[in-house]
Amino acid sequence: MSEVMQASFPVMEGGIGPLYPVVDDVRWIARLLPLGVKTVQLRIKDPAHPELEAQIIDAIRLGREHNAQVFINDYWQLALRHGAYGVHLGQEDLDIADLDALRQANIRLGVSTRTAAELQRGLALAPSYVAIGHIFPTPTKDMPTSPQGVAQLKAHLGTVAGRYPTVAIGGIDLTNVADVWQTGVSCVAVVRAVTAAADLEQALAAFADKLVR
Ligand SMILES: Cc1ncc(COP(=O)(O)OP(=O)(O)O)c(N)n1
Ligand SMILES: Cc1nc(C(=O)O)sc1CCOP(=O)(O)O
Ligand SMILES: [Mg+2]
Repeated sequence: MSEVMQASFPVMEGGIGPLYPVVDDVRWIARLLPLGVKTVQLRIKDPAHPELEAQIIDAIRLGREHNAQVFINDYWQLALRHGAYGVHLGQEDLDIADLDALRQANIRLGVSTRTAAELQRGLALAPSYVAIGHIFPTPTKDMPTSPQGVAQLKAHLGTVAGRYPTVAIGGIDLTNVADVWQTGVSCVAVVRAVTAAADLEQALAAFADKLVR
């Protein structure tokens, strides 16, 4: 199917946010879901990770057990094979993924975007959500582009115009999340703000206090 005549990817029945932890080990998911986190992503960047498939299987199972929305980053074939709730794909991933197979399997799709052109490409896929990043500098991932900042995020949200849930990612923590949230973005995705928190429950509670509308 061409990218100009797309069927939509499924809507996320439970909504998306407001906090979306992105973690590199299923053990984080096992800790986060009992604490009430409803959307989470397993992002293991090493394709040779010895437990890759086992962790994906566990993450999907935990999502089912907790009625949570677990996205698998990058490994769309494993997500398909094991019936994942959702997959998250970046622009380079979209070049190679079998989007029709994902649609047929009713898997939710989240897409990353860094520029206006990438946003248009993402929206044309009628995804389950569209991510916009990176908002602030981050050491978590090497970025080919500069941080977009809150004003640019707001401009991108204008382009989306409420058609799809939106996710802001990159350098977001408790000190700057209020500025991000006031843009009207649907959800905030974080890595370090959760995985490097001294007290996980306290960090989740602090985000919950700030992410109210
Ligand atoms: C919610 C969310 N947004 C963006 C990304 C980045 O995806 P991608 O550009 O494919 O980069 P990698 O995460 O694969 O390194 C994401 N994972 N999640
Ligand atoms: C995985 C990822 N994707 C990004 C994007 O902009 O697409 S930024 C990012 C890492 C975000 O990590 P932290 O919350 O620790 O800054
Ligand atoms: Mg990717």
